[in-house]
Amino acid sequence: MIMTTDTHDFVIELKDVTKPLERFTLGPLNLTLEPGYIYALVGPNGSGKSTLFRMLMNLVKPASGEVQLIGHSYSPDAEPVIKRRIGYVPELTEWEEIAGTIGELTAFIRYWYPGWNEGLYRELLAKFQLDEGLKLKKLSKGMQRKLALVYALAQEPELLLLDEPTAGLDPLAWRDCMKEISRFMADGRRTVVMATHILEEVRRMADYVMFLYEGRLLGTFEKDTLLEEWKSLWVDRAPEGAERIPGVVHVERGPVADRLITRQAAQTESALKERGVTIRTMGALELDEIFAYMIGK
Ligand SMILES: Nc1ncnc2c1ncn2[C@@H]1O[C@H](COP(=O)(O)OP(=O)(O)OP(=O)(O)O)[C@@H](O)[C@H]1O
Repeated sequence: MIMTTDTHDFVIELKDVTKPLERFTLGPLNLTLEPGYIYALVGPNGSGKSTLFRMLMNLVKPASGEVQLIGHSYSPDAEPVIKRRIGYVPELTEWEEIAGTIGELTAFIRYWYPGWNEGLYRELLAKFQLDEGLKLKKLSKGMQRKLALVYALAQEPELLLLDEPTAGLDPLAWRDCMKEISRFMADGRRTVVMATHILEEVRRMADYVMFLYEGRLLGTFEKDTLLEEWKSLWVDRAPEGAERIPGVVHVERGPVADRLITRQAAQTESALKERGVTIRTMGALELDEIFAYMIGK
């Protein structure tokens, strides 16, 4: 029998997980995510984000390796236990294929989730201006996104897997969505993993950023540390061999001034000082720039 009151150190644990895809192999992925944080999964189109989510939901089987969620590997016994504790917003809901109304779909979903919070469901439905009488076939893309999030939240899961949850939402709905994800996190023990292309979302919400590039995870980075450590430095003239100064990942020499990109601002700063180089200005990098330098583009 599978207990639901177990304790586990990691909400998600992947060991050497691989899955051959069309253009590359996803993995080997090694990942341990502690509960209590928001993790943003960032990567270009086709880098494997949705496939990773689908693997976490056991909708795609890994070719090798081990996937554990909330302390369990998928087995026929464990699957319903795991699934009842995860809220999943897939990239595509495809509800336009289903005849029926929101209310009818809700009746089906509610049945599967013992933790279903009817009060929260009704509150969120009203907040997102969705009505139970609406026909699923008639829902816009944005309405489908909102409804998927309502369902995921009303299940009161401990882990939310959100695959581009706000793609196509209008600014007001986007703001409500951010608020609801923050509210979900309020008790401090829940976890969100969120794939997104919206950097503002990462900046506002994420505790950690995971970069995925052509199936490889470049790491799980604390967002604040990442933004503090990666800097752009302008100097009058970069010294010879500036490329080898601790932290420096890129040097651009210009006619008037040179620009250094560092992943360890403090170390680079003191190394430049030692060489008698004055830093004119130091600026932050955006997450997309950091990602581009990480992959060498
Ligand atoms: N089950 C599968 N078997 C083989 N290849 C697959 C499978 N599912 C997806 N792929 C391929 O894997 C690659 C990654 O797709 P995926 O949808 O995971 O990327 P993504 O990072 O979510 O992209 P986007 O940002 O565009 O949503 C694509 O080339 C896709 O065609």
